[in-house]
Amino acid sequence: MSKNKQAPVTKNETLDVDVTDLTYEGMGVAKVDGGYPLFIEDALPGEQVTAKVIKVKKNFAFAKLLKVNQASPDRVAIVNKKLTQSGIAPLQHLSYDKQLEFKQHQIAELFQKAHLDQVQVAPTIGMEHPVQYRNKAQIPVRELRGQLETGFYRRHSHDLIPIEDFYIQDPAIDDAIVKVRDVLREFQLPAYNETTHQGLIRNIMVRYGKYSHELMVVLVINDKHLPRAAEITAAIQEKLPNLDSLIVNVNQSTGNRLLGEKNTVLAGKDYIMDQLLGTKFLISPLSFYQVNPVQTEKLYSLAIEKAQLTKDDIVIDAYCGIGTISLAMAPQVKHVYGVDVVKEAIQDARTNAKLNHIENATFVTGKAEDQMQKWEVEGIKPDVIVVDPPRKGLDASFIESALKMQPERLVYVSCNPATLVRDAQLLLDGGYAIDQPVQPVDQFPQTPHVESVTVFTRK
Ligand SMILES: C[S@@+](CC[C@H](N)C(=O)[O-])C[C@H]1O[C@@H](n2cnc3c(N)ncnc32)[C@H](O)[C@@H]1O
Repeated sequence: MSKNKQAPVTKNETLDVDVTDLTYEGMGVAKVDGGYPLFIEDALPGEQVTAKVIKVKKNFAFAKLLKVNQASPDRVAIVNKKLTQSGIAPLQHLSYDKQLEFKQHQIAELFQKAHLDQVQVAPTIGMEHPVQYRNKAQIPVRELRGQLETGFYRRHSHDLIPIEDFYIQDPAIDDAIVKVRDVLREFQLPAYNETTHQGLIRNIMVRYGKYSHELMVVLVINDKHLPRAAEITAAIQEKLPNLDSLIVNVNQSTGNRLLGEKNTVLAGKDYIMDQLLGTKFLISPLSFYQVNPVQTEKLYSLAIEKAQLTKDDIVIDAYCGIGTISLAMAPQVKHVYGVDVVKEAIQDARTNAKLNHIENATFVTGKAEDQMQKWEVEGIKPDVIVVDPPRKGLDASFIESALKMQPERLVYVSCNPATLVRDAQLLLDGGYAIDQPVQPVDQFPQTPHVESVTVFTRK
């Protein structure tokens, strides 16, 4: 790197470089001037490329791929460049086998960097058909060239790229979005404008039950009411005769929040049904539900197997959502306690317990870290704790309570290896061991996202 600490590249400069690495976001990395990293979208390790510098920072720069001069043997033909530009499928140019390897190595590398080299990581469990897997879409609606458009934002921006085939979503969802978009155009409803906070339609959310084939459409609007609601409902129903739930969600916030709190049903039910591992689930618009049902069944089966449950076990399922893991475990144990911060998710979890005739599950609304302290004070002694937190991982106070409760096993389902490794350090220091390899399961093919299951055993 140059001694005066100035960036060794300038904006708009064109360079021929060797790509040596891939970032966690799936960008190629080339080192310039002895170490200064250049991040290049769509470039792969082992490639020689020509790239144009587009953004320069003191310690790194971003460059645009102009030409691949020597391609990696792992490069495959892309489906549509918009899918890379939008971040919908930023790994579409990497063969699926290598995507799976990349995810395994990502976790292993993070454990190594944390000096936890003893932790093994198993090969990633992939999908047979790693496309069209998502059961949910949240699609921004904006005005482009005078008409209402649906698509996805260009990465690191809020510029909408019109897209009809989203490649990783169930085709039934893509079809619903186009049909709803056409109705919104027909009624000349104004798209939301983030800058002026004017306009009406912000997003379209669609959920589709893989097994039930039930379809939910949520129109997210920047007003208290949808004008001409009855006519719009009839028009959408005509185009989508199999629609089970049509909902208006009011979101008048000025920020990036995708959904508001208030839902009004325009037609059908205020939920859809689906199932996982034979257990039925009712899913409300505001509740979390895993987006890749095929891989979720593999993930949950693994979590259950690794928990080594017995009939006398007490289980805590923290971050339980609508109770998917809790209810899959309940038939094998004495009692399951679930906690989630979203009130609607806990209501769904209670309904789901009834629907599946499960009586040994208790669900509580609250922050997992607070509820753990309450359960600890109440004297609940779990044999197994399952955690499936959001990307930010576990709160330190959660780990403290978990350690005090001394479960035999803690099964950690993680969607972010960085926070998994951070939390693992505390659990290992607290008297737990990772005796079996961390198991990655590919929940998000064509993207760099990594999901995994790790078992911590009391020493
Ligand atoms: C990755 S999801 C897992 C949900 C569920 N286990 C499943 O597989 O469907 C994470 C869940 O954590 C919940 N959550 C986020 N922060 C939380 C907190 N501090 N305490 C409890 N739940 C929280 C979210 O509402 C969401 O349902």
